[in-house]
Amino acid sequence: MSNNDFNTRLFKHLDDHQKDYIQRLSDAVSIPSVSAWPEHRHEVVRMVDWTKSLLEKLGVKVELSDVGKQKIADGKEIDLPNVILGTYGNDKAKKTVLIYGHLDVQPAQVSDGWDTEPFVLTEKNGKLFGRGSTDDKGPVLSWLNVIEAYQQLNEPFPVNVKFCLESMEEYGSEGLEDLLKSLKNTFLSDVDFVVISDSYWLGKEKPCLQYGLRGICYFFLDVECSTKDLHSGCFGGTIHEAMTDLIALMSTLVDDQGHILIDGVYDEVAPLLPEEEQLYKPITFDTKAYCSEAGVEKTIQKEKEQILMHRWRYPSLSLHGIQGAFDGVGCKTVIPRHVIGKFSIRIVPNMKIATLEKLVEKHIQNIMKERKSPNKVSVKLEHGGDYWVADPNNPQYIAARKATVAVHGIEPDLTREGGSIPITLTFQEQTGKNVLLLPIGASDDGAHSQNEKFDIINYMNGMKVMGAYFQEIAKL
Ligand SMILES: C[C@H](N)C(=O)N[C@@H](Cc1c[nH]cn1)C(=O)O
Ligand SMILES: [Zn+2]
Ligand SMILES: [Zn+2]
Repeated sequence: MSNNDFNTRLFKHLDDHQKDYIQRLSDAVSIPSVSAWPEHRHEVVRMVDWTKSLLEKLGVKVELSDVGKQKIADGKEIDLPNVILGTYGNDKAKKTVLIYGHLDVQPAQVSDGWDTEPFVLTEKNGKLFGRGSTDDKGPVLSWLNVIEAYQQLNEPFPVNVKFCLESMEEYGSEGLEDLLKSLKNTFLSDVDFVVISDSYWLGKEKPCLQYGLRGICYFFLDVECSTKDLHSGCFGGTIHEAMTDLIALMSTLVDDQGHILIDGVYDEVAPLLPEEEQLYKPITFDTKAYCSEAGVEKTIQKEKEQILMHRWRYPSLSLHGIQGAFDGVGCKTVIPRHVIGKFSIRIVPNMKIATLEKLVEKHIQNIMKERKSPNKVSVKLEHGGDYWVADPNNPQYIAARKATVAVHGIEPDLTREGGSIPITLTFQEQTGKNVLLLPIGASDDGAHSQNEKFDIINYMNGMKVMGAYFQEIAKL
């Protein structure tokens, strides 16, 4: 049977089973596998076990890898969730594709401003709302649904598949790098290609393939002023407050143009070459839609090319929050004794995590020297993940382009991603093979945000592209 004939059967089969795929995603979303909430670790473990059962039902040989402990607040330690290593097929005549994805999600609560329960998948106007629907439970399940569809059609699977599914991605992929290094000569040794579906298109209509990611360095800035919280009427105006120092420090990190104010941060950033500049011109990107997806009036940069460069190839610094500060409703006249500011820096070629860590430390020390405060201040890199850039002319990208054309009828844009998948570079280094980012979600999916969603059409077409991709890989 030709590829085209099989595609027609596969696509129809997938369409006929849409309801089952939505139900499966609903089951996955109902498990609140938030990696950033230590008290929810049992839910993350439940998600790992649920996925293991599903993989085993599909005939995937599964091993759970213990990746050690995680240090949490106050010196306590908890188990990191096991990493799922799966093997499906072992035919030496076939190519082996390693699929990476993650089963953990960002925190979510109705009180954050969700219109629906975040852990109840809710269908509205062709969209499936729920935490993890697009990041990354929907894409991970898409791969599994495709394997199931081949089986139900009695079609031999065209490639061998290996799975690496972790559950700490949203917390910097703790434990995974060491595991992958230890698997270099075993589990990873026969991998031909690595593929990851854990990112988003640049718009709502046009598919893309991505060949770059920014890295991330996440910092905790700790300020302590007293042995207990204090009455601001009794002590305000007489002591050096922790919040005052912290707000002052945090306001020295980045200016209103998004420019990072830490000395030396831009020194290692790769210069923009004329060839690279040309790459941005043909990319389809609607700056108005970008603003409306973010719910903002305007962006800092005006031109499409500039916006994309600041998303993909320049670093950025974001302030995320303050632990220990009063954030409830109403008024509380307290001076908090201990606060921790959270900020992250997205890093790009050729920045080094170790250099950045030193620059941040020096910056904080310098600012504190200027202040006449006796408070205890420290800054710590909570987690760091490298940037990654690949060769988009690799045969794997050509295969994915053909698969995209078979489903969408258009060539995908070749783009980069502003977010981070901290382990990507490690896959490239430990396998020595090409890594492809194959996003299937739309730009307005709202990953990490309130009302995260996954469009049914993207779910369905994403599976079709994945199904066709396996056939194209088999031809290489
Ligand atoms: C792009 C990917 N789906 C994602 O959301 N990655 C996270 C990874 C991360 C690292 N530290 C915390 N989260 C991201 O880019 O924020
Ligand atoms: Zn995410
Ligand atoms: Zn993700």
